Formats: sequence, C-alpha cells, structure tokens
Amino acid sequence: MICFPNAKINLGLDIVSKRPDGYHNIETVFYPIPVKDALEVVQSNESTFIQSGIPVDGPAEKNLVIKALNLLKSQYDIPPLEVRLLKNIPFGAGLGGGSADAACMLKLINEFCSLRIPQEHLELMASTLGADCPFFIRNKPVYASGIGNIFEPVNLSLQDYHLCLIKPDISISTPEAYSLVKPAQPIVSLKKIIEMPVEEWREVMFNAFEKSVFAKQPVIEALKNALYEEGAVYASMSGSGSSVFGLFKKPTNLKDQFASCFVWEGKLQ
Ligand SMILES: C[C@](O)(CO)[C@H](O)COP(=O)(O)OP(=O)(O)OC[C@H]1O[C@@H](n2ccc(N)nc2=O)[C@H](O)[C@@H]1O
Ligand SMILES: Nc1ncnc2c1ncn2[C@@H]1O[C@H](COP(=O)(O)OP(=O)(O)OP(=O)(O)O)[C@@H](O)[C@H]1O
Repeated sequence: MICFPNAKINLGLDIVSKRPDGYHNIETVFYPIPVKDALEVVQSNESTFIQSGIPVDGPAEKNLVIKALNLLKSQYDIPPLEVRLLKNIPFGAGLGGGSADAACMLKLINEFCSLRIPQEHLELMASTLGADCPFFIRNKPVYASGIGNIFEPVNLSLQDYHLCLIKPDISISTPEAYSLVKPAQPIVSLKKIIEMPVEEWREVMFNAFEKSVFAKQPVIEALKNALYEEGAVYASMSGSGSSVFGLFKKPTNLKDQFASCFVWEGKLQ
C-alpha cells in the first residue's frame, strides 16, 4: 500500500505566548501544498526500512515514520513490515515534511491493518510525534491555535493561484527559531485577516519568525523580496523557515534564476 505525504505552508503565524511546558501557543493557517514524499508499506518476514531521495540523517528508529510505526506497535498488533520512504520534501524548511510522513504512516497502517482508529484518536496520537503532525491527519486548510493542534475550518481556496516555493541551502532549527521570538498577542486575529482578499494580505498578514530569522539569514529575506519583484500577490516565509513561498496569478518559471535552491512551481489545489 502506498501514500504520498504532502508538505504544508503557513499563511501567517503569530507566536502568542510561551507555555509552562516550553512550547508556544501560536495561531496560524495551515495550507496543504502538492510537494510530496512517497511512503510504501509491504508485508514482510522481517521489519525493514529503506530510505531514498534526500538523505535523512540519523538511525531508522529516529525517523518520524518509524517513530509513528513504533507508537502503533506499542498499542496494536502489527505484523513485520518493509517500509520504503522516498524523500522529496526538503527539511529544516518550515514545510512540515517529517510530520507529514509520520501522520501518513499512522493513516496508512490504520488502513493496511484495518485498525479502525477514529480520526480524533489519530490526531491525539499524532500530537505526541510533533506539533505539526495532527494537521496532516486532516490535511485540509485550517486555522490552528494552541501549539498548532486545535483546529477550526477556514473558508479559503487558493485553487486559482500558482505557488512558487524556494528553499535556499540553509536549514533553520525550529527550537532556536522559537527561542528568538518575543511572544505577543496579535492586534487583529489571523482568523479575520484570512477572510480578506489575498491582494490585501501583504499589508496585514505576517509570520512572527521572519524578523529574527531574516536578521540571521538575510538571504531568506532577499528571496521573499525577489518573489514580490516577480509579481507575487503574497509572499512569506513558511513556518520557522528557511523556505519562502509566493502566490502568483500566473504560472512562474524561476527555476533557472534560483538554480542554487530547491524550487517547486505549480498550481495549488
Ligand atoms: C514552526 C511550525 O512548523 C509552524 O507550523 C511548528 O510550530 C513546528 O512544529 P514541529 O516541527 O512539529 O515542532 P515539534 O517537533 O513538536 O517541536 C520542536 C520544538 O519546537 C518548539 N515548539 C514547537 C511548536 C510550538 N507550538 N512551540 C514550540 O516552542 C519547541 O522548542 C519544541 O521542542
Ligand atoms: N521522515 C522524516 N523526514 C524529514 N525529517 C525527519 C524525518 N524523520 C526524522 N526527521 C528529522 O527531523 C529533522 C527535520 O525537522 P524540522 O522540524 O527541521 O523539519 P521540517 O520537516 O522542515 O519541519 P518544520 O516545519 O518543523 O520546520 C531532520 O533533521 C531529521 O533529522
């Protein structure tokens, strides 16, 4: 059985407060994007893990896919499986690729082994694997609060827009990015801002990580500015970086211009 874990972008992100557990309450809008890994499970005599594409550092048991499998194994009877992961989504990018893989693994095994775990329970299990993980169980545009795990539907479709996503050869550590931001209650909630026309987002919507990440890595800010110069209606860093994205009314062809970066261009769904 095979599935294709997709990445996300954050449309706006406020870091509202620091919690006693060290995490931060945030508000953001998650939007799924069609940049995808491939994840396959096959019944086997022994448990194996084969990883290809962009190499993920560390041993198999540290991979979020295997962490998700081991979490299920601790609660359910799962036969030995061969797991294959083809990694295309860059990490250290703010695209939630590892979380997407973990959430897809939970859903895949739920189906493959007919475990019948309800969605709410899958979301709870996912939240133990990472703050971004529960979103990928739903994988629909949502307004998120809490640590990014409390969801409300948003009436938002970007199907008419073309996405240009650029990840420079820089990785950002998520804990470090959080530690550099002073939390603040937003003046206007993102819940209201997201209802405005996309053309107005540039003036009112922002990602609270940008200021400190741009100060440390000015290249990322330069990429965002370049997207506006190319005609983006809205451009932003995603999550804690280092990727930036632009929403365009027309298809873009910027691969050659940013040849040293990972670039993905295509229509949103
Ligand atoms: C930046 C975002 O991608 C925005 O969607 C997420 O908030 C990050 O989510 P994630 O990578 O799944 O985060 P986790 O793997 O759970 O946490 C990594 C580290 O990030 C920090 N962290 C994460 C999420 C959050 N709401 N507050 C935090 O302070 C914590 O230091 C934590 O130890
Ligand atoms: N399946 C996986 N895919 C990607 N990274 C993984 C995976 N499993 C474990 N990791 C580890 O997670 C780290 C990447 O996490 P990180 O949070 O920086 O990346 P991200 O997927 O871009 O998400 P974020 O949106 O939180 O930035 C990698 O350095 C790697 O060691």
